[in-house]
Formats: sequence, C-alpha cells, structure tokens
Amino acid sequence: MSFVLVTGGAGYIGSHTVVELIQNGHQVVIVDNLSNSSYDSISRIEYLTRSKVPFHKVDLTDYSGLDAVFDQYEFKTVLHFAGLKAVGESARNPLKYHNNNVIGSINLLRTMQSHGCKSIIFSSSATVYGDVTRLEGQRIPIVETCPTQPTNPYGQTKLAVENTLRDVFAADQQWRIAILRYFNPIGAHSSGLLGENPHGVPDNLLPLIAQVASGRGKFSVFGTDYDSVDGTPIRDYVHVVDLAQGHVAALHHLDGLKEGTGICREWNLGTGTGSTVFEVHSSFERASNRKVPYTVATRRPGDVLNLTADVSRAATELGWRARLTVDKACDDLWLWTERHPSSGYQNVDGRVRLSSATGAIKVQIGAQGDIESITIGTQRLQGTRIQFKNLYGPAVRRTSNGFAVEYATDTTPIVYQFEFQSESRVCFTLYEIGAESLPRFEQVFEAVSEKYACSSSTFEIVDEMVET
Ligand SMILES: O=c1ccn([C@@H]2O[C@H](COP(=O)(O)OP(=O)(O)O[C@H]3O[C@H](CO)[C@H](O)[C@H](O)[C@H]3O)[C@@H](O)[C@H]2O)c(=O)[nH]1
Repeated sequence: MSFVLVTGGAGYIGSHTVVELIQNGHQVVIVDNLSNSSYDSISRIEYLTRSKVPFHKVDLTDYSGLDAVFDQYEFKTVLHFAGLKAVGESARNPLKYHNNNVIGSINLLRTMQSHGCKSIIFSSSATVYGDVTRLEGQRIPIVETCPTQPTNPYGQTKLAVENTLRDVFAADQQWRIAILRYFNPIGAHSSGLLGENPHGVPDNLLPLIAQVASGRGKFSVFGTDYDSVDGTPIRDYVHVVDLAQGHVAALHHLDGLKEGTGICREWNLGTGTGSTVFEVHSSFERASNRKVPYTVATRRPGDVLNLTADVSRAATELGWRARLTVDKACDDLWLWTERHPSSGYQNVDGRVRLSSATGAIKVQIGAQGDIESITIGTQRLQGTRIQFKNLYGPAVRRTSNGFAVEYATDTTPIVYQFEFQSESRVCFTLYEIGAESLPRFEQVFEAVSEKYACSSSTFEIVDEMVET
C-alpha cells in the first residue's frame, strides 16, 4: 500500500489538509514534533474522517528518527508543512529558524532520496516575494515569476528551501516538486473541531481579532495612512479549507504526470482578491456579533500596502480556485473560538499514561496510542460496551486539576474529564469534544450513568498518574 507522508500534519494548515487528503481517498501518515501543535488535532482528524491515522512524533532535524519512519512505509509523496513560522521571532532568533526549517527540510530530502521517494509538495509563502513595491511597473496581483526578495529570516528560510528544491530537480529531473506559495491563510474547519492553536499573543490579524472579541488582549491597527480605500493595507486572505484543497489539487497534478516525467514548479495559493484590515475587522464583527475595539497605531515595520495573488496559474494548471469567502472564514473562526475559549487545544504536554495498579480508574493505552480500556471502579469499559472497535485518536492530556481523555467513536466525539477533588476522589464528566465550556454536565452525566450503570459522579482513585 502506498502512503502520503504529511510533515507538520498536526498543525494548522497540515491538519486541515490531512482531512481533505483522506476524504479524497489517500492513506496518510503524520510526522510532527508537536512543538507548536497538539495531539488533540489528530484525534479530531480521526473523528472527522472516521479513520485511523498513523502518527510519529519525530523532529525533522532527527535524521535517524525520520529514516526509521521511511523504513516502515512506502511513501509515494511527501507534503511538507513542518516548520516555524513567526516572522518576529525569526528576526530575533534566525539560527533557530534556519536550523529547523532549512536543516529539517534537507534531512527530509536526503531521507526521501535514500528511500527512492521523489515527489514533494512544499509549503512556501508569499513572503518570498518581499516588498513588491520595490519593483518597477504593475506587480499586483503578484505572478509566480515575480522576483523574490524576502525581508525577514522566516522568508529567507522558505526561499532557501525553494532554492534547494530547484537544485535537486536540476540534478535529477525525475523529481516531482510542487512549491505552493500561500498568501494569508485564515479561518477554521466548519465543524469547529480544527483550527489554529496560537501560543501566547497571536502574530496574525485574525487570530488576534478573535482573541480580542473573546475579551482578551488588545488590537492595534498598524497604520491607516496607506493608499487604499480606507487607509489600511490589503492582503489576500484565503480560507484554510480552500488552501487544504489546493494541496489535494497539487497532489493530483503530480500523480497525473506522464510516467517518467518530472516537474519543479511554483503556484500561488490565494483568492486573487484583496481585503483591507478594516474590511476583515468588520466581517469578524458581523460573524461574532460583537464589537471588537481597536486603537490606531503607526505602521508596522516591514508591512507593505498590497499583497494579492494572481491565481491564474493554479486555476489553469491545477484546476483549483478558492471558493470560500472572508465572511465564511470569520464564521468558522468564531465557531472555533467559542468552542475553545482558552485559545485552541488545551493539552499542555502531550500524552499522559496511567500506571496499571489495581486502582479505581485505569486507562490502558496501546502501542499505537489507542485506549485499550478504561476501568472505573470495578467496571472495565472495553470492546462493544464503548465500541472500541471504532475508537479514533485517543489523546490524554493534563487539565488544571486532573486529566482528560479525548477520543471519538463512530457517532460521537467525546472528552472524559477526570477532576481530582482530593487525593483520593475524582469527579468524572463526559463532554463532546469542543463543547467543554457548555454547561451540559447534568444531561450528559445522566446518559453516562445509564449506559455504564455508574451511580455517582465521584469515584475512588488509587492509581498514580505517571507522565511518559
Ligand atoms: O495586530 C495586528 C496584526 C496585523 N495587522 C495588519 O493586518 C494585516 C495582516 O497581517 P498579518 O500579520 O496577519 O499577516 P502578514 O500579511 O503580515 O503576513 C502573513 O502573510 C504573509 C504572506 O502574505 C506571510 O506568509 C507571513 O508569514 C504571514 O505572517 C497587515 O496589514 C497588518 O498590518 C494589524 O493591523 N494589527
């Protein structure tokens, strides 16, 4: 069986793409170091697609770890999302960015080469074009042949990988290489289960506006003296699900090439239409039905008036066009934000394993990360009782005063939450994934009581929790 490898598949764009790939019949394996993403996104991908997705926690700078993954599967193509992406941080810590993004990509290419896999789709960025106003003549919308000149280390790492890919192709024209230059990805999955998971204060416009709409942080508009309809800069905001589908289109393009034919080509992924900061802000206020206060600040260094894509190459050659609007992206982002009020996925440090003592609560996790059983009191929940044969993507994570087990059956995405009320007592609650903030405890708990004949919300706990 032939697989598609997705590096960074637990991240924002990667996770949405994995869903689209699986829905288009591809067998996906994910590698991710979870440095800026969450295992929870994988459990949700599995729920949304009703399929198991093999996951390997590997950092691309770990050559032997990566090599071991390639030993296990036969990959026909790699979709390479893994990388660091904060522009400001890249300026403060360029070595971190070059090491992670460039060395990581080179390791990946070396591993691919040694295993005979010569097909890759690379996540590049419109940031490689830099400030197009430096160039003479009409450069907006931006075509792929526009000269590149990134203005920050993050952009330099993207261009360095692009250049490496072009060199690899020049040396061996059997390679099939798609370089996708994203404009401004926004929004979330319409289910409310996948979205962006920013750590700390978000750098980008929409995650920041969403945070301010939910009552945290402050929003400054960086400059209202640009030459646009309302004085704010113009960007090409593209819905993350459209972007994900652009990857499927690129994969089909590579797969559809004649036997023995290689390619190395760049495609812009945007909508072809620009929006100003104030237009996006108004759209989000409509979607959330909230006022999002702002102050006007001076221009942000490095910002330019207009970055809008010419999307005709992707339309003609890949048969792909963005279909979703900024309004739709704002609706989806607001659903995601409301369901995840503390900003994205909640897990702190990946998986937690419980010891296998004779205690009242025991969670057994199998080699693939599956939950093999949950024992509550004398009841062992397994097999048909909780439909383990259709159990997807369990993730166990710490919460502020206990832990939660998140998984999905064929019909329901579920979170079991265990809250320690004292050293020996734990309160057990069942929620639907993404609905933890909703006051459904009583209702949901009654269902649990009935189904599993539990008579109380409080259970004795003897097991120790041991982190792995
Ligand atoms: O607090 C903020 C944040 C942003 N903006 C404005 O919102 C627009 C979008 O800013 P983002 O930071 O969201 O995105 P950028 O266009 O600066 O950059 C993004 O898109 C680029 C490609 O277009 C690169 O991919 C880059 O990595 C990515 O962060 C800009 O006009 C910016 O001035 C504000 O007014 N206030």
